[in-house]
Amino acid sequence: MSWDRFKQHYLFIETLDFALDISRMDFADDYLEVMKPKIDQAIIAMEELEGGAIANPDENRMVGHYWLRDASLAPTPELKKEISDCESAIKAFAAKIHSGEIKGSDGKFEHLLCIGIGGSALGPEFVNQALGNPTNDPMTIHFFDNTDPNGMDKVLAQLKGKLGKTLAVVTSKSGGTPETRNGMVEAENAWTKAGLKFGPHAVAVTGLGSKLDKHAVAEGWLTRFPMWDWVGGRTSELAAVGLVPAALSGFDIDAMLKGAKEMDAVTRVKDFRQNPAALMALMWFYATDGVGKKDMVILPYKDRLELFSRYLQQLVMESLGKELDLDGNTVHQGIAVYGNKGSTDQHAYVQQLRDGVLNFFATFIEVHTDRAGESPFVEEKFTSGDFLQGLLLGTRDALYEKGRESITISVRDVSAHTIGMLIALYERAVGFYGSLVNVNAYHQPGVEAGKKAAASTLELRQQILDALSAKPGEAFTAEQLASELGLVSKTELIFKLLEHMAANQNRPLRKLIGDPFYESKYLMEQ
Ligand SMILES: O=P(O)(O)OC[C@H]1O[C@H](O)[C@H](O)[C@@H](O)[C@@H]1O
Repeated sequence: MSWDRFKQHYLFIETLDFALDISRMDFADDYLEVMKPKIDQAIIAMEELEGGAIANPDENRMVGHYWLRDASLAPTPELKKEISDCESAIKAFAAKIHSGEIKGSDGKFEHLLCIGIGGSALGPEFVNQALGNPTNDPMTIHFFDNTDPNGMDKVLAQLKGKLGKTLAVVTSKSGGTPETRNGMVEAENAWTKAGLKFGPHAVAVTGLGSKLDKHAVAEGWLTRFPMWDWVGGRTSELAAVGLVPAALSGFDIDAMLKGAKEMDAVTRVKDFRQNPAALMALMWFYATDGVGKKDMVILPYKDRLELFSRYLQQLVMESLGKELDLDGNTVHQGIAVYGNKGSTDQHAYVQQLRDGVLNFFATFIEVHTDRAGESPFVEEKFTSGDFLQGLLLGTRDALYEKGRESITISVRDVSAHTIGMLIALYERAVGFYGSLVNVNAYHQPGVEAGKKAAASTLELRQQILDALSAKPGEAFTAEQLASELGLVSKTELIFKLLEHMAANQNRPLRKLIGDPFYESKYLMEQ
């Protein structure tokens, strides 16, 4: 890679102390010019989206996450007011929690239990990892982000004896996601077991009038914050979903919003060569041939950014992973995203990146400031941070030598401002890429299939229980039970459900081990 190419393809944005380097992507000299009409079109589509167009046609919704950091852009005065009122309410609420004006049964709130999943968890988890300072923050944060009983037990064990000083934030845009509802019910049980009322320790972030919203009202929760239908779950970090936990954790939400607003301004620029989000989308298109041929490996060389790739997995894959394009053609689009952090990953899978199957392009994220204050020398003249940068630069070169391309993003630090910038950058790059490949980046029809199938297994579980309970003491193999229920095509599912029920203590269901395994029998104790 020549210095000339670097100079040509290094975009430095002084106001943000931000740089995007695409020089290690080996696109042909005329690539950008050839793509100009397409990316210009994507920039126009984004302008329409920001103006309030129905950019999510299947769900007939506007897509307004950009208004969250600049309410003046919202298309109606009512929306502008709702956005700024919500922000003020979050700040006022956090101030009252921090001052102790609102407190739990045992005093000032010291812990935060965030209950949510997907877009209602990944942003807060990422931001907490990036900005949290457990010894200084006004509240210690914990998460229920699944319906795994043991996972919840682990968190509850940390909160033992502290629930009277714990504030639960239950977040669900739809207000009906089963994992989140289960987490809430388990939390309610835990508070009740501790002899405490849950309501005075709980807050909801949800759509107005949702099941969760109604439940929070009925149970006298402390307050509710709105989630609007024009904010998608995966772009909700700068809505109440992310701002409530961030403000409660003592993070500077104004700086986060400002960082996003400033990145929005520079990614709104019409000249795509000066627009980092447009250039990123073009690089993704180049790397993957516009059909997802290569995976996106995210390598931030900073521990605090470790969860960024997990956050981006949802943002990128749920937005772009689509069966149909906007004209109804079958396209099976998407880009797979993975990564953790450098240099740690270098000791795990970078071997394959350098020498193995060439099915990826990397994005290095470089953070200039090593730490607050001075660093000791770990060798005569070098700090740990010098090593970390050396490893980034060395790995990048080692990959490039073998024809493995990469993008490099450089930021000054990991601050609330930078986090806002990074979120806004990727949100817009995903939007542009969605336009380039002509998919609706704002819906997620595929997620429903798994949810429906999961719900139907609960019905089947009930049918099994009813059948076994009707004949207590009588033992059945999965095959026998399936034919008894007239559901032979579901024998495997019935087997799996029986195995799970027999392994858990809630029901008097016993397994008599058979050989081969499918001769095992199950019975309800008399
Ligand atoms: O916030 P909720 O409505 O509970 O949704 C949580 C998550 O659930 C779904 O599976 C969607 O695919 C995600 O986009 C969403 O973030």
